[in-house]
Amino acid sequence: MDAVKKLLVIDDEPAIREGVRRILESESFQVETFANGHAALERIKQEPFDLVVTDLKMPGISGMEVLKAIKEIQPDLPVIFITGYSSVDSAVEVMKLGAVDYIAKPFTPEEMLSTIRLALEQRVVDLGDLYLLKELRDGEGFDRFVGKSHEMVKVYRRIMQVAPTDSTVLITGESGTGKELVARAIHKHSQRRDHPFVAVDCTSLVENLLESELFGHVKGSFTGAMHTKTGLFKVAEGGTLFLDEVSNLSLTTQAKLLRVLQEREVTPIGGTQPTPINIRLVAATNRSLREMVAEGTFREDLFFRLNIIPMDLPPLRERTGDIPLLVGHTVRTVAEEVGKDIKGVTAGAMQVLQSYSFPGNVRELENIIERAVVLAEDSLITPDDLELNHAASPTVLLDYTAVPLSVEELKETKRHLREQAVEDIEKAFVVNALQRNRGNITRAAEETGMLRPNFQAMMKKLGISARDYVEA
Ligand SMILES: Nc1ncnc2c1ncn2[C@@H]1O[C@H](COP(=O)(O)OP(=O)(O)OP(=O)(O)O)[C@@H](O)[C@H]1O
Repeated sequence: MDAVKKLLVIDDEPAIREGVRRILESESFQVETFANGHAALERIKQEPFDLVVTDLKMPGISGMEVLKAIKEIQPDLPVIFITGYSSVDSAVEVMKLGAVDYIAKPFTPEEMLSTIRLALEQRVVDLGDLYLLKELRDGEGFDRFVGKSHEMVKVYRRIMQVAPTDSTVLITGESGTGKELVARAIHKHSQRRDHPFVAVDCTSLVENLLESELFGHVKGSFTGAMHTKTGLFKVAEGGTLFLDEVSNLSLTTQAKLLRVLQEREVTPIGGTQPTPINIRLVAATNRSLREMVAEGTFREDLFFRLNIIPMDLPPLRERTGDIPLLVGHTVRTVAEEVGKDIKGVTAGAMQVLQSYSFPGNVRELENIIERAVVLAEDSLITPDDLELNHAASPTVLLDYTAVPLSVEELKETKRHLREQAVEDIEKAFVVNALQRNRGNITRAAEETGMLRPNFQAMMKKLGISARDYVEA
């Protein structure tokens, strides 16, 4: 349970002071009241409080001066002003100076309590670091992330900073670095948390299908449109829409997406009536959109609209300090799932893992460990169980690739290598999900957090058949 919040109330009128005390104590806050600012400031110097409610106009030291002094003594302490109607304008002025809110007299107990609850919540946001520190001290990471490296702590802080805002976030990072995890964490820590989180993989559908998935269509608008379909922009209403791999959107779809984001309204394919949308957009890409803008394959105006708050996720090989935690966590989880008594990995195996480049990042680490747990004959995973000798590291891939002679060839080679790497990991991902769910596509899609049509499209693209994984 949360610790009892300590509130301090300053008002020169005894009736208001005691009224506020009664309201706050009814909600189990711990309250101390003061008739003037001097005495209150002396008290704040002695020990920290969670929130101050002060009258703005008082004889002697004013509420404004109290606020200034508090900024010196305990800068993070939220201050709420009580004001008369006539001084609402000046209350707005003092908010600009750093008060978190104000309550105009006369007020109801509900008004007072909701203002205080909001201010206390805002404090959690402002002091995101404290929340984080607690999570990091008590666990292996933050939220569903494992890792305490400096690089990841920077990511966690950013999540806490951006979550409460409605700004569009663009997450960049190699495949398997946790982009979707970040998007989910942003949603979970936002005011939209009780509304849907909808993830769309822009790689997995052909252009027309993707547009009808995103924007919806009306019955009969194209061959095969048997029913009217609600687009995902509407499905996500009130919540967060996560567009994964936006780099894969065609220029036509990019133009349509831009229009939706500019107008904040969506018109289904074949429809005439636009409807307003209320979503927070989070996009992700493992390609540099800046480079694509330079190449002319991504619209610059859309890039600027998406890149409001950029977040870059570090590849695993740049934070090798997190590998032992991730390995330990994954071994425990998988061993429990498959019912094997595996205690961990040998020192030799850990050394192999720490010097491996992980082109598929955390997802690849999870796959390697999962396979090793299944293969291990002992209670510790050995280097052999990891089967990393034959893994295609980027250097190996390069050995098989002719060195490009022109910048055009370089672009083409890079595209090819990227596609190759993504396809391998996508195959492992789909096969794994189907194996775990004995060929049941609906369950596999659900478990991986994908929409069924997206999952099915990915299977089709990779030439994978669910029948191969149905148990005889
Ligand atoms: N820091 C982390 N701690 C624990 N698990 C992680 C971490 N980062 C990623 N994962 C796990 O790795 C897998 C891949 O993560 P995720 O799908 O978020 O990556 P991604 O960057 O979106 O990948 P892609 O670009 O291929 O879509 C998931 O199973 C996720 O839970």
